[in-house]
Amino acid sequence: MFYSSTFTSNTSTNYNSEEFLVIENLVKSFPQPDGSRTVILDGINLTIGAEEYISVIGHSGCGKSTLLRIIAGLDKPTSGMVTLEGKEIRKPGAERMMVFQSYALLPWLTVRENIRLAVDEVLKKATRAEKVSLVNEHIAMVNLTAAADKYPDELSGGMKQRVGIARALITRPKMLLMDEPFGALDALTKRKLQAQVLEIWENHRQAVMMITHDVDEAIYMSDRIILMTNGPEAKIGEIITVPFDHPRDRASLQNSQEYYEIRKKALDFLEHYS
Ligand SMILES: Nc1ncnc2c1ncn2[C@@H]1O[C@H](COP(=O)(O)OP(=O)(O)OP(=O)(O)O)[C@@H](O)[C@H]1O
Repeated sequence: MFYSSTFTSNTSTNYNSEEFLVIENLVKSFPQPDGSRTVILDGINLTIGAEEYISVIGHSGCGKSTLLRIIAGLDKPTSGMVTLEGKEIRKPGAERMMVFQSYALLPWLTVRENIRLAVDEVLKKATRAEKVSLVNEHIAMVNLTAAADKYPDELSGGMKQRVGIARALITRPKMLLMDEPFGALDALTKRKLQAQVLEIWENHRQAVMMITHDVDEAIYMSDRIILMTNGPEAKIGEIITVPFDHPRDRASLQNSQEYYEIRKKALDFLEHYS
């Protein structure tokens, strides 16, 4: 397989796969116009496994996107550290890919070209034929074959988000960072895309951190739900382990008593901090 020969990691294997990503005593403050600093994240400690799907929930402004940006290497902690496979994250890297709520597609490129761009940037050693076949495979994976030669402004929101997801997945990142990936979609499209992303993840396991405001989405998709306290000085208030095996079926989950207990726990937490 193409990936195994050209895209293997050269990072240290001297770490435990349950400690794939380690966030230690992370503090992030931002300067204010009056010269003072506001502490946004105040001592975050979290360890994520190499195949774990994590959701982060918390009220608006508590610092979820800031945390994701630091893991992506787009911002730096004020103190504390984030390591991936034992190495400190200092800048963006191809092993961590972001999916944004706002799609972030290049409007002058077609679906196929937007996805191909990621391949050209990351998989430099692949041949032309390998690249074409990978792009086609990923376009099919997110059901966009019929729209492959369309431009972003000819696509619906759900289709644009599928392009963003295919573009993030195609380089087989070790970690997928998703900032409210389904937030802008209508309810039906959202459900379809959640199921599609979950199925892809179930088949190609990797570490995922997904920010969401939707408790049902978090329970359906993730292994653990990180509940943040309100900002400023936000911390991890509670971590809920979701005990359901994968692959998951939404209807049968929602028929279980456990589902409603988890849901209540998360909603009670959010209400307490509202
Ligand atoms: N570059 C920056 N400079 C100053 N303050 C910032 C900066 N980036 C974020 N903040 C502040 O940090 C806080 C956390 O922002 P962040 O976007 O991480 O929150 P969030 O939990 O993702 O919010 P939402 O759910 O509304 O997207 C906010 O008060 C925001 O104004």
